[in-house]
Amino acid sequence: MSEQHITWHPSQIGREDRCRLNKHKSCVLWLTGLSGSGKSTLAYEIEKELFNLNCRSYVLDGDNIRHGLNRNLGFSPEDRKENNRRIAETAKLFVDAGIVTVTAFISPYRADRDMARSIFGNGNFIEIYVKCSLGECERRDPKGLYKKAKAGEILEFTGISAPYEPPLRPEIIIESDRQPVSESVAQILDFLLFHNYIFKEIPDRS
Ligand SMILES: Nc1ncnc2c1ncn2[C@@H]1O[C@H](COP(=O)(O)OS(=O)(=O)O)[C@@H](OP(=O)(O)O)[C@H]1O
Ligand SMILES: Nc1ncnc2c1ncn2[C@@H]1O[C@H](COP(=O)(O)OP(=O)(O)O)[C@@H](O)[C@H]1O
Repeated sequence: MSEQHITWHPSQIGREDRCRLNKHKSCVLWLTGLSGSGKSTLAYEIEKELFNLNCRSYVLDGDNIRHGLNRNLGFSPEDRKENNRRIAETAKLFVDAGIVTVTAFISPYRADRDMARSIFGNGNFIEIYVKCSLGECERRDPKGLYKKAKAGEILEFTGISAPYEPPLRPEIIIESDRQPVSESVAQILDFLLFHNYIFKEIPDRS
């Protein structure tokens, strides 16, 4: 698709202006990991904790986005790439709007995650590897998908019949088969506090 007749319209309000108003910075927390590793569980816990700290946050979750924006995509490598690209572009809009954006997608391919990273400026993309052994994910099997995949009822299932490429240099590693949810959430919030994305004393706006 040619972009030669399309013009970018700049806003008079920049991301920095919105972050000043919010009294915290925006960024994307890009959770990646196997199905059942705990991405959704952690994403919604982080969102809740950030809300309680008076920070603006929002979760983009794989299952939910595939019900709407990406309903036309399947699980071939090409479709996963396009899925991850659209999510990254969507998250970029949220980050530009000043929101701490939490994405929860398997995003199994390193190249696709690197592509997502390249869409954001330096320091705005925080890759979080939700590390969990395949055995533990299969044991949890919260949606019964591993059982179906092993029975051949779901094709190209990550970890069973499709690959997962672990991150090489993620900003954060969560070992969800070794640490409780509360510890993982605290680890992520500590990272945001330490790097001055958020602050403990943000005033209540209500
Ligand atoms: N073939 C196959 N492989 C992996 N996952 C599958 C598949 N088919 C359906 N599902 C369900 O879809 C969820 C993964 O969607 P994502 O958008 O996160 O995947 S990806 O980033 O495009 O790889 C995934 O959600 P999570 O379990 O939350 O990870 C599954 O519920
Ligand atoms: N330490 C833990 N961290 C995250 N999830 C855990 C942990 N222990 C057990 N679980 C459970 O594992 C399941 C993970 O499912 P989910 O969050 O949907 O994963 P994903 O989004 O990666 O597919 C949930 O039922 C959650 O309660």
